[in-house]
Amino acid sequence: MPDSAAPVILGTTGPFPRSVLAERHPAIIRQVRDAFPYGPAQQHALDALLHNCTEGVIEPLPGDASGWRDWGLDGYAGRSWFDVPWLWSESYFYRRLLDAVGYFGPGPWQGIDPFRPFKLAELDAKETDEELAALDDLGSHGDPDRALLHGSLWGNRADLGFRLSAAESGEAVAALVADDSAALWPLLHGGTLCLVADNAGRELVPDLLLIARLLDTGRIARAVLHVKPYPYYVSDATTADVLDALRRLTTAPGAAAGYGRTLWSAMADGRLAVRAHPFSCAPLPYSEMPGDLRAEFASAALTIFKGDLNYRRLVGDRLWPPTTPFAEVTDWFPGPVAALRTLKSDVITGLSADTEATLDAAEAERWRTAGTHALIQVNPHASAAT
Ligand SMILES: O=P(O)(O)OC[C@H]1O[C@](O)(CO)[C@@H](O)[C@@H]1O
Repeated sequence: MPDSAAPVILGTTGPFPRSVLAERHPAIIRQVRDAFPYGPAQQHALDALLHNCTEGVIEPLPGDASGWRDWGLDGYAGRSWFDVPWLWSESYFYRRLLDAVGYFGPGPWQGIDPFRPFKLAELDAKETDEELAALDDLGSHGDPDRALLHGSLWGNRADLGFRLSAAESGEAVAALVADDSAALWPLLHGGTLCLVADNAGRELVPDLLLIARLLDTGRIARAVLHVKPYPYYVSDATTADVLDALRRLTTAPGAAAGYGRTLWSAMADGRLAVRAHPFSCAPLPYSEMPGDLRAEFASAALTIFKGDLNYRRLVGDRLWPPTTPFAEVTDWFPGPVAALRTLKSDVITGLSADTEATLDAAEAERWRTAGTHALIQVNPHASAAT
């Protein structure tokens, strides 16, 4: 981490965080309410949350909130949602939403994912069929490893939270603002890959395809897929979503089913493990992760963080000067680390001065949040110290 860290992004830091809290969250509440015949108690709780999240203050959580106490709840209670770290407020929103719909129970709605209809619609979409059909002639269009890496990277653009509230922005200008992929492949020579997943559906499918390919080709011996322990940021993948994606693959026609079988048998014999660590839904940067998770990442040949939120948590949700080296902001990480991310928030590191100037000249600040640009960043030398 650089000696003088950049300012932490708050809900009041610029128009983008503010719009997520003031507009996106209310839109998500409405979408969820429309997707289920929730009863009066849940409707009432959703109404209360709608009001609280825009005009109220952070409140204590019902039930056992000890985890959230450790994550700063007592210090933020009573403050406006806009005046605390944005990462914290957003994460707290999803915890509150799940409380409102009875996800944590007890009761009949316990464990019912309020985002499942959106995730399933995406998994069943014809675009998913088309993407899977493309596997049939993967070898005939250049390097299959590279194609699957890019599939996993650009799969991150399909983010439901992003699309539920923002009209899709015409033709995207697909471009990498940083590409360290040449440093990534040499790290994959038979060890364990940790992949910290982001979204379900059309992002998780290519993530799984990449893992299957790396296992099949022996580039890795084992993979650990980190998912969320509960529904989060609308489309984030849970264990149930992994199973849905796997079923989608095994029942697909053509080559896709072969990838599905690889993954199925790898799960069954332990070469592919799924983890749902509580810290995966923590409102904190990964630099504050607990020792067991740190040890797990330390023992991996490479840990890949997928997506925008995980990037924010990896480098710190701060307004870094864009040319701050990625290696510097991840120097505390306990092993080699990579980020595959499309840009959907203000946080950015590791750009060359030329790239930053070109992006600013062409698009002002829009390139940071529009989801039209992407990066592959690698720090092969992150600290081995635990
Ligand atoms: O699915 P991703 O790539 O993590 O993106 C989700 C992003 O959407 C937001 O919730 C709002 O933009 C960001 O906070 C977050 O970084």
